[in-house]
Amino acid sequence: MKLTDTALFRQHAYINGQWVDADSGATLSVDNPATGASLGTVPSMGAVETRRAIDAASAAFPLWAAKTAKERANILSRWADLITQNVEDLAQLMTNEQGKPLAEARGEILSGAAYIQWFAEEGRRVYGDIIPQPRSGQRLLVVKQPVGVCGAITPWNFPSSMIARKAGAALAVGCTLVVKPSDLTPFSALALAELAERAGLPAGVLNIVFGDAPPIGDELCFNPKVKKITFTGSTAVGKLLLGKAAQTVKKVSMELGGNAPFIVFDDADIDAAVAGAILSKYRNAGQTCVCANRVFVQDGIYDAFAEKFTVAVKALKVGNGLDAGTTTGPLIDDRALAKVERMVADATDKGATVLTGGHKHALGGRFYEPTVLANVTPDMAVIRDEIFGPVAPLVRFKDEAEVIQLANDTDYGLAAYFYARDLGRVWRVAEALEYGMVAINDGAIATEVAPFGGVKQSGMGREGSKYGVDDYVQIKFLAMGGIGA
Ligand SMILES: NC(=O)C1=CN([C@@H]2O[C@H](COP(=O)(O)OP(=O)(O)OC[C@H]3O[C@@H](n4cnc5c(N)ncnc54)[C@H](O)[C@@H]3O)[C@@H](O)[C@H]2O)C=CC1
Ligand SMILES: O=C(O)[C@H](O)CS(=O)(=O)O
Repeated sequence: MKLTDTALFRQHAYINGQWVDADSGATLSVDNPATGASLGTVPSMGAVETRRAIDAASAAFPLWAAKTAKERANILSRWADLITQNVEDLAQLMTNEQGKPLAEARGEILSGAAYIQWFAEEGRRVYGDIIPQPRSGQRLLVVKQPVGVCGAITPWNFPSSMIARKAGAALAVGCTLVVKPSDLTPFSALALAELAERAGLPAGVLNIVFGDAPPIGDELCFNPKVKKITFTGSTAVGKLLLGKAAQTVKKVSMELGGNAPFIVFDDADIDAAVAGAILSKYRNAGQTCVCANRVFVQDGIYDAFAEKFTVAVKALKVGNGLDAGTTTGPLIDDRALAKVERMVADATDKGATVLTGGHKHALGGRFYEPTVLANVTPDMAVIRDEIFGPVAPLVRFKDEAEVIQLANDTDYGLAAYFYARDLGRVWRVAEALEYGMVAINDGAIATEVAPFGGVKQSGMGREGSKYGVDDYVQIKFLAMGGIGA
C-alpha cells in the first residue's frame, strides 16, 4: 500500500488507548478483494478482550460525559479535520481492503468526516425543556443525558463512514464506545482510531476489537455495563442482536437491509432517471443498503428507459478500484459473488432475460459483470431479497396504484426512489411509500444533515441530522416541588 503516513496502517486492536494483541496471540488475515493478496492481520479476540474494552469504556465514561459539549466538540472537530487532511491515505487503505473505486473511497472518507463535524456541532445543542407546571409550587424540567457505554457493530461495505456516523453522535453527547468492525475491512477502522488519538480523544473513550463475531456480540449485548447497541448490517444478524440486547433491555439502533424500489413514471426525465439509477444501483458494485434493488418502469417509457439504461450500464468499467477509470470494483468475498450468481440463475431459470451482463466478469476473481435483467417477476429472488451486487432487475408497471402496491410488497423499508414531474403524483407517491427515506428525482440520499434510517424490517433509529443525537441520550424528567409559588 502506498501511504504517505505509514503509521495509519495499524494491525492491532485498540483498547483503553493501547494498541494490543489478542490474549491468545491469534490473528485474522485480511485480503484485498480485487487481487486476493494478503494485506496484513488483526488480532482475533473474543469475549474476554471485549469485556476489557467495555471496562475501559465504562471507566472513561464519567470523565468524558463531564466535559463540556464544547470541549468534546473541539476534539471531534480536530478528528474530522485530521480525517479530511489524510483523505488520500485513508482512501488507499479502504480501496485495498474493500475494493471500491478510489473516488468512492475518498467520498466515503469525507462523508464520515462530515458526520463527525456535524455531530461535534449538534452535541452543543442537546437542549432540555421546561414544562409549564400543572400545580403551583412545582417546576418540571426535562434534561438529556448520555446513555453511557455503547457497543457498535459495523459492516464491511462502508468500513469508515458507518463507524464515523455512530462514533460522531455517541461521543459528541458524552457516551463512550466499543466498536466491532467487520473483520473483512479492519484497517479503515484502525486508521480512524489512530487519528482520534492524535486529535486528543482520551484513552478508553473509543475502543476497537476484532474476532469471532458471536462471542463479541454476546458480550456487548449481555454485559450490563453496555447501555446501548448500535448496528449496521444484515436484517438476520440485526434480529439476533435485538433478541440478545432485550435480555438487559438496552437501547438499540438498527440500520438493516433494504430492498429499494426505483420507480420511473411516464412523465419522468428519462436521462435523469437513467443517471440516478446508475448511481443508486451500481455504487460500491451494488453493495449498499440503499441501492436500488428493483427498478419499476411505467409502460409508456419502459422500452426507451431499458435501452438507455442498458447502454449506460455497458459503459461501466469493471476493475481494480486502484486503477484510474474503474467504476465497478469486485464483490467483497467469494460468498457474495456466489450469492449474486445464485440470484441471477434463479431469475433466468424462471424466465428473466439478460439485457447485459449476467456472468462472472472475464477478470475472474470476485468481479461480476454489471447486469440488467428484463421480464422479471415477483417470484424471483432478485425481487424478494437484497441483491447486494451489480444487478438491476427491470419490472414493467401500468399505473400508480399498481406500482405502490409492488413497491411496498416487501418486509424492508429503508430507501425508495422515484422519478416523476407531476406535482400531485409526487406528493401522493412520496406519502404512500412505506420507507424511511424517499428520494424524488435524485439517485443519492445520504447526507449528514438529514435523518438516515428505515422502517419495517430495515430497522429503527436515525443517523445524522438533529434527530441522530436522540439515539444516544436518555430523557430524564426532574419534578421539583416545594418551590412555594
Ligand atoms: N445494511 C447494510 O449496510 C448491510 C447489509 N448487509 C446484508 O447482509 C448480507 C450478508 O453480509 P454479511 O457481511 O454477512 O453481514 P452481517 O450482518 O453478517 O455483518 C455485519 C456485521 O455484523 C457482524 N456479525 C455477524 N454475525 C454476528 C453475530 N452473530 N453477532 C454479532 N455480530 C455479528 C459481522 O462481523 C459484521 O461486523 C449482504 O449480502 C447484505 O444483503 C451486509 C452488510 C451491510
Ligand atoms: O449501505 C449503507 O449503509 C449506506 O448506503 C451508506 S451511504 O449511502 O450512506 O453512503
